[in-house]
Amino acid sequence: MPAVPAAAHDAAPSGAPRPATAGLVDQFGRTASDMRLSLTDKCNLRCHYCMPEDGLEWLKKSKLLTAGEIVRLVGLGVDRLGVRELRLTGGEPLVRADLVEIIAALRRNHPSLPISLTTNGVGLARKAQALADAGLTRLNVSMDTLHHDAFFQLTRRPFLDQVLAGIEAAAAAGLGPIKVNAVLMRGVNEGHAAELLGWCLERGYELRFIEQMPLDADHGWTRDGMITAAEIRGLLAGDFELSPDPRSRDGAPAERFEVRHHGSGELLGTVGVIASVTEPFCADCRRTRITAEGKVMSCLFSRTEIDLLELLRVGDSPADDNAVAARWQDAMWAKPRAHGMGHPGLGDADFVQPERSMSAIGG
Ligand SMILES: Nc1nc2c(ncn2[C@@H]2O[C@H](COP(=O)(O)OP(=O)(O)OP(=O)(O)O)[C@@H](O)[C@H]2O)c(=O)[nH]1
Ligand SMILES: C[S@@+](CC[C@H](N)C(=O)[O-])C[C@H]1O[C@@H](n2cnc3c(N)ncnc32)[C@H](O)[C@@H]1O
Ligand code: SF4
Ligand code: SF4
Repeated sequence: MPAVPAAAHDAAPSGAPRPATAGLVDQFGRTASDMRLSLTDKCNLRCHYCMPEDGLEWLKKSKLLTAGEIVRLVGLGVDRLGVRELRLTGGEPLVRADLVEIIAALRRNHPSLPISLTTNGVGLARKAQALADAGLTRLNVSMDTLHHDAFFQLTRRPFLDQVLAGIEAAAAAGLGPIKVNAVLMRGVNEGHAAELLGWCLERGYELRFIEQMPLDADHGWTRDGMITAAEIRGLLAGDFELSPDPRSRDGAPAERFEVRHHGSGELLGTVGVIASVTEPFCADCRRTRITAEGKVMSCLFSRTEIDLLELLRVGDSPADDNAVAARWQDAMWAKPRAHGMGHPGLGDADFVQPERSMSAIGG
């Protein structure tokens, strides 16, 4: 088996041999049990913080993991490597024509595995019931604003009504608890934060604000330009009182807060803040990522990708399963401490943005 190439800037400690344990462990004492699998790099939106206006050069179909390969990798993860939950993402997973069949096959093999989906919601209204029937556990929908003009400015597409209908259909199909993801961009939608939270609270959805990360294909991100978690909490403070959610965070990206009106004891719901840049949560990271073309990325910001697909396509004897599992484990053993580096300084002078954008990695 080839050694895992350790890129210098990925800065995981080198030399220590991987212990012969069963799971996806790394050299900083973390164990990955949350598998994030990208189903496609394609998307029907062009969000500024992710995709360029003209889109990207999409992967050829022959380079994508097939449904059978996805089922095999998830099986390896769950049955041998300690994966306990699965997130399907992309690109936009709903554009994959065999999505319902993939979920149904995964559900047949893993009756109690939590399987969730992160989607932009376009076309979801038509598919929500089929996804639920196939065995999807729950889903998260990305929606940054309730305003048509700002939605168009952010996504370069006029599909807000479709997203709203999709969220409603998902809730009706029992795919809750529904979480709504929002990225705030200065001068576009930061003034809509409190309104969006009120809308979600009224409907029982959990809103999470995500700090913009340097993963846009246009490389337009700047540390000064992004809206920080502290600012986000400030934007909400006029309308709502936030207090820490007493439940354990349990390795989740989102720090949750209980939401009340000022001076009222009544709990309205919770809001999450995903502060990858200013309040990073890498020390308790439990995630392993597989890209749409079957490469392990041990970290969202990793510049090292380890190919599993080439092994999957060599043959399918039990010995190959051993080789695939070992290569996956080797890739995770080399996981950097934080943000693709040895320290959590996104935006620091030595931070090098990955070549690939969020959509191509699998957000
Ligand atoms: N820095 C960093 N950000 C992450 C990571 N995983 C998720 N995120 C961010 O969190 C956002 C929301 O992720 P989702 O796909 O909605 O899911 P989640 O928040 O991980 O999961 P649930 O709360 O369990 O639904 C992603 O788009 C990323 O911006 C991670 O490993 N590192
Ligand atoms: C890459 S998308 C993939 C799934 C689907 N297309 C969607 O938008 O939900 C997953 C999440 O990543 C978030 N995202 C994309 N680019 C980001 C960036 N540069 N910084 C922070 N979050 C980002 C999106 O808002 C979305 O919630
Ligand atoms: S964030 Fe999601 S919806 Fe927006 S361009 Fe990226 S992949 Fe597409
Ligand atoms: S940046 Fe990397 S190490 Fe940090 S939480 Fe995300 S995937 Fe984990």
